[in-house]
Amino acid sequence: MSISRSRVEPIFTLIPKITTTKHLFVSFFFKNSSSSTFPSSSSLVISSSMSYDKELAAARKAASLAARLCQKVQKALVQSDVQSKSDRSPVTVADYGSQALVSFALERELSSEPFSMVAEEDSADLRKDGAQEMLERITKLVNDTIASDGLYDVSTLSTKDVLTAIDSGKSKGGPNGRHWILDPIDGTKGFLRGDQYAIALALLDEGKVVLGVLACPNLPLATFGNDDQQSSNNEVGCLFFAKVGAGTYMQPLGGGLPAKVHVSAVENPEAASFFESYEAAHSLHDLSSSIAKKLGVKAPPVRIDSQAKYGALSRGDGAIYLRFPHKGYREKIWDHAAGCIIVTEAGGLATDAAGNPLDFSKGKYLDLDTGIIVTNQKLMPLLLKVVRETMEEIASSS
Ligand SMILES: Nc1ncnc2c1ncn2[C@@H]1O[C@H](COP(=O)(O)O)[C@@H](O)[C@H]1OP(=O)(O)O
Ligand SMILES: [Mg+2]
Ligand SMILES: [Mg+2]
Ligand SMILES: [Mg+2]
Repeated sequence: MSISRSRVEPIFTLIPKITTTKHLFVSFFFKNSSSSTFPSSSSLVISSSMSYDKELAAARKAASLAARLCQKVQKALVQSDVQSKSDRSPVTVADYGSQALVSFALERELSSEPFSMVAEEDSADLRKDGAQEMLERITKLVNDTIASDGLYDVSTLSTKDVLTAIDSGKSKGGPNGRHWILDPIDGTKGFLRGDQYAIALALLDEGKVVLGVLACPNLPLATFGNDDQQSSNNEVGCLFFAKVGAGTYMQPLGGGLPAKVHVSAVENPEAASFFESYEAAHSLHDLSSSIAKKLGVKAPPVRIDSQAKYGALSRGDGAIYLRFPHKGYREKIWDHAAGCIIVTEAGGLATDAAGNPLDFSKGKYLDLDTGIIVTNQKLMPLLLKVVRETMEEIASSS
């Protein structure tokens, strides 16, 4: 199996570009600077007593609803739809609208359960002077999406209801109890570019991720990058979902039957292809390249935004995902929780650079060694060895 640039480029060309946002993006909004499943034993203890069926159904509904709002906004984004956060990262009406909708749908579907959610956005900037127009736009988007869906018979939400829904994502998470983990738009920069993004939702129970859903509205349904699996299907929009001990499934976001997916079974690194961030500011591309070179990976990296990388990897489109953030950047749980269970339930592994499993029980940050490595079980030992060697070389040369 191999992959080449020409083979993967359709993933980007398939998606209409948004010329207005390109201008926006440049002007204002850059940041500062076939496998079996192996759930962990502790996960098995949880899954033997819990089915999480109701929670998974609610999560799929919530993420699909949020995806509908995001698609609508991405098609017609205007400058006033975007704000810059205190860290100068972009946030759009769709990030807020998606978070409000997920929170609304989960609380509605699971009204008998206590609700706790750790989510990326909060309403502080929307409560400031001058944000009223944006808040009204978000409220309209949320109400229109709920009405068009027809699932919920509710009276129109007020701006206050929307602020409250956004702020129900303020939980701190941790090792006890249940907490939803949400990134309402993962890959906002990709979203603004008209490229890949994901709505990423997971459930943490007693410190373990027990289910995850990834809605990837722009990801092609057909697998890409595999020479032997070309398809004429140009449709986009994938919903990945996984539950502990039950495998990973993908279905068309627009409706259709779910199919079980598996990570690539490739053992020879020369035949593997790897994913990395589109944004060089999010991951050290040079470091990934050195590692890939040492491994003998032949194909150039496939650069896509967001946790769509985890989804693509879970169905075998590529075999390795390397992420080495710049020094000082702290990874958040909402950027990896859903993707991680989607890959592990599809037979893959996700660890930090030292080979430790990712620990989502420490609050909003992931406490990890150097970077994140995702691959299948066969390639992981070699990959960890090469990562370690490369790190040692860098340390001894500096
Ligand atoms: N400086 C950074 N380094 C690494 N990741 C970042 C940085 N800034 C934002 N991110 C987050 O990385 C994720 C996208 O990574 P990528 O697409 O490169 O894999 C997003 O979750 C994005 O946040 P956000 O959810 O706000 O888009
Ligand atoms: Mg963000
Ligand atoms: Mg994110
Ligand atoms: Mg986000």
